[in-house]
Amino acid sequence: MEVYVSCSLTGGRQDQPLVAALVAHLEARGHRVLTAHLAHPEAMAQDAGLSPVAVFERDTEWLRACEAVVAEVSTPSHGVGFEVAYALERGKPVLCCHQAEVRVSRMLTGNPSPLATLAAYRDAADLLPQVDAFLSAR
Ligand SMILES: O=c1[nH]c(=O)n([C@H]2C[C@H](O)[C@@H](COP(=O)(O)O)O2)cc1CO
Repeated sequence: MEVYVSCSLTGGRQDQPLVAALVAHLEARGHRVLTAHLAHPEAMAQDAGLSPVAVFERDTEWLRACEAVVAEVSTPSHGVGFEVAYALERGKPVLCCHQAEVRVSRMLTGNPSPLATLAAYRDAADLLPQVDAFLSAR
């Protein structure tokens, strides 16, 4: 599947090791991750040469092209919240993953859309089977 992985950049990159494990896992299972660059610790620096409009146009094109979104939502992020809403409005299934102990916005936990799924996890070993189950159900 073509998968759009979404994660916080501007507000903090503490989830980057988990995102790297997620992207590696998805690619090993034969999925194409459109946002694979987000796995890199220097993802923001890599995009620094692009204008804000270019980032917006590239990412919204990928969101329209993808078959599913896997969003890491433990760290609050304007961009991730926007991407989740943009994808849901276009009929894409979205999995919002968060560390079990963090508090997540009620604008995500309260979303009644049948396309929106939440996954609480302890670590990558706990999360990855949940991601596999989410994608296989599509
Ligand atoms: O340079 C960037 N490149 C980029 O692709 N994004 C996208 C991908 C991420 O899923 C999301 C992160 O948004 P934010 O920077 O507000 O945390 O936005 C965000 C930025 C910086 O805002």
